[in-house]
Amino acid sequence: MSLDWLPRDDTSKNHALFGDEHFSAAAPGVIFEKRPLLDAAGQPVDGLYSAWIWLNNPAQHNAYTTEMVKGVIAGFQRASSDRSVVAAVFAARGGKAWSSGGNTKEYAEYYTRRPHEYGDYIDLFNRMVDAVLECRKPVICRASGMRVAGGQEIGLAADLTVSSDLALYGQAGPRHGSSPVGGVTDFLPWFLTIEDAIYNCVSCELWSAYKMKLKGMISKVEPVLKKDGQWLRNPLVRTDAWLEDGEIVYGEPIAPESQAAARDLIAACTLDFSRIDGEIDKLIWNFANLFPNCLQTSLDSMRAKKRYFWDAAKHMNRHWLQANMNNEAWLGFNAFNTRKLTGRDTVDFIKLRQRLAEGAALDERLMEEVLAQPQGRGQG
Ligand SMILES: CC(C)(COP(=O)(O)OP(=O)(O)OC[C@H]1O[C@@H](n2cnc3c(N)ncnc32)[C@H](O)[C@@H]1OP(=O)(O)O)[C@@H](O)C(=O)NCCC(=O)NCCSC(=O)C1=CCCCC1=O
Repeated sequence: MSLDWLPRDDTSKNHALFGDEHFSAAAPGVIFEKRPLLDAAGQPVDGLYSAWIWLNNPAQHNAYTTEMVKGVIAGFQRASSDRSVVAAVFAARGGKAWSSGGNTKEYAEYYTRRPHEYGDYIDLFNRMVDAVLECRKPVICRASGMRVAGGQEIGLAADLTVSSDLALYGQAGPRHGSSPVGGVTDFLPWFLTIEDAIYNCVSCELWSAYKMKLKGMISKVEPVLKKDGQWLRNPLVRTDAWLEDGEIVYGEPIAPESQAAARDLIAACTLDFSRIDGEIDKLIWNFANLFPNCLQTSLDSMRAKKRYFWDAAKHMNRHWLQANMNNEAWLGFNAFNTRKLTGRDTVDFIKLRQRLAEGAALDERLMEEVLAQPQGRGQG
């Protein structure tokens, strides 16, 4: 029996929340791009796409400005609601950094001493992390360079990471005046052992892509350097041996005395991201050959574990981050932001601890005592 008599509306609806107002081709900005889905032979498939959300601020290591945060939210919402999109790729322009997180210039010059304003910013930041975790498409982070501080927070929100072998991973907040409670303290213990997670989080050491692959934090590492048409693995990192003198050396930095020559070698190479892009194309083609809802339910069920701690803590952490803009962030981000004037990128931590041990108030006088002065400025 025909059901033609049932009233139906077959016009297509648009579920995107935003237009193009949060995207911009000019840096600093976020670019939204749709690329045709490629089959196993590299041929475009009709009517299906991947959505690429690009951080575009390479001059500042792709640190995100407030406007860029809005662009990321808009990008993932669009990728999520566009029925022709198979997967989303979180990418960044330039080869040095994928992202070094919150914009320290904006933080120092605008948000410190304006905690209420920073609270509003963190509401946006939290939505950015949620936009990745709530995207109804698989999300691949294309880590084309270092993923540090808030960059690591938003990168870890992605489902999978395909990495350049030049990339480094770690935190900067505890050195520069923040705490990585924008996702890292919630996500990292799922990826690493708790011992490694704690050490990587608080030491502010940057670990190589090879080391992070070995520890299970990322899916793929591919070389991006080419010399005379040949691929070259990152010469700053040990990939030639597994063990030396009973220690695992694979993925560790080469000896300090060899680093200058390795940097010169890198400078003589060209960058080619085709291997990481090839791996991303393969992943997306695999996703395309799965039932979309079975795939998404599997992802959302696993994301729920990441979200368990994130959702429990994100609102409370917002209030601590806001209050901290009158506290250590005021000291630390101003120290980093004025490092070219003073020659020093952190406060004098020992002086700070000594003064706090004496019960000093956290006021402008203490700030003056622990912050390096502009070079050439006389004392008193
Ligand atoms: C370790 C670094 C990431 C990289 O060091 P290096 O490779 O030596 O590069 P630099 O010379 O330092 O940087 C190159 C230029 O980029 C500018 N830059 C780098 N990072 C930022 C940034 N985050 N914001 C703005 N500008 C940045 C740098 O000034 C250089 O430009 P210039 O014109 O001066 O040549 C190192 O760069 C570093 O430690 N960066 C700061 C990392 C950081 O502190 N990020 C913020 C942490 S807090 C955060 O992200 C949070 C997010 C939300 C939740 C709460 C929170 O705290």
